[in-house]
Amino acid sequence: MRQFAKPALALVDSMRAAAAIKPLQAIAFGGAPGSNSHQAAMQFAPDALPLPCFSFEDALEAVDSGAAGCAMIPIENSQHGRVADIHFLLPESGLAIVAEHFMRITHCLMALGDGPFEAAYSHPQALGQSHRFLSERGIVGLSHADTAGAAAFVAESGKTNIAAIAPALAANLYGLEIVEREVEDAHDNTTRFVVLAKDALDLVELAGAQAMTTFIFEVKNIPAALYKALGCFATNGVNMTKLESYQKGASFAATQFFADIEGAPGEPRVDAALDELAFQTNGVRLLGTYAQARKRG
Ligand SMILES: O=C(O)C(=O)C[C@]1(C(=O)O)C=C[C@@H](O)C=C1
Repeated sequence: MRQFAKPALALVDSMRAAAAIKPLQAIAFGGAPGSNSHQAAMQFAPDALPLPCFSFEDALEAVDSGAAGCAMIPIENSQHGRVADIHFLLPESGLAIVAEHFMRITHCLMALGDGPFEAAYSHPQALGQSHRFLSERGIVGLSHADTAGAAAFVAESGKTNIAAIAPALAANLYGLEIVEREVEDAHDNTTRFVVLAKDALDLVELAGAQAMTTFIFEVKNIPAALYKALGCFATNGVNMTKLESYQKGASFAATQFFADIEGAPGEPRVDAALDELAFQTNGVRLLGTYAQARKRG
C-alpha cells in the first residue's frame, strides 16, 4: 500500500497543506516526517516547507509538477553504498542537481515494548547500515518504504514483538520507546544527499566556490573503452571523485557510468575533458554542477 501508516497521517496532511500554499518554498523528500531525508532537508534549508512524499520517485515528481521547488534525495551511504534506483531515477527525472548535503546518520531501535523482537522494519539502507547489530541479536530485518514510516507502521500495529530502526525523532513523533541508540554498525555512518530542482544553477552563482559536476556516460562496447574514457580526465588534470557502473536494460552490452568530478563546465580543463569524453563514448549527459559541500581528498 503506497500510503503512510495512520499515526503519520495528521502530520503528513498538515505539512502537505502548508507546502501547497507556497510550493516554491517546499522541499520534497521521500519518507514520513522524521525520516533521515526530512532531517537532511531541514538541515539544508531550515526555513523551507518540508513536503513528505511516499517514495523518492514521488519526491522528484513533486518538483516536476511544481508542487515543490526542490527535492532532497539520498544518493550514497559511506557504509552501505549506492541508494537503489537513484541512478535511474535522477536521469529520468529531467531535474538538475543544484546542491549536495552530507549528514551523519544515526539509527535507533524503537518499539512499543522492550523486546524480545522477532523483526525490525526499516528502509533497506538503514537495515544494511545496522546489519551486524540485527544479526547479533537474531532480529530479522524487514524492508519498509522509509525509516520513519516504519516507526509509524510499528506504532499502528500495536504489536510488542516487532521494532523499527529509525531516527530518534520518529520515536517521539509516533509514540514509540527507544530501546537502543546508535545501532548503526559504523560510528562515522554518513549519507550523501543531493538537492534537485527544475532549473540548473547559473554557474555565476558558484563563483569562488569549489564546484562539483555530476554526469552519466555510456562507454562503447570495445576493448579499453573505460580506460579511454578515464584518460580524458587524466590528461586534462581533472579530479574524479566518484565512478560507479550500472547496467541499463538487459543487454549487458554497453555499461553506463555515474561520475562526479571537481570543477565546472566553463573551466577550460573541464570543457576539454568533457568534449573528449563525448568523443570516446556513446554519450554524456550532465546532471548538474553545484558547490562542493565537503572537501574531497
Ligand atoms: O528512510 C529514511 O529515513 C531515508 O531518508 C532514506 C535513507 C536512504 O535511503 O539512504 C536516508 C538516509 C539513511 O542512509 C537511511 C535511509
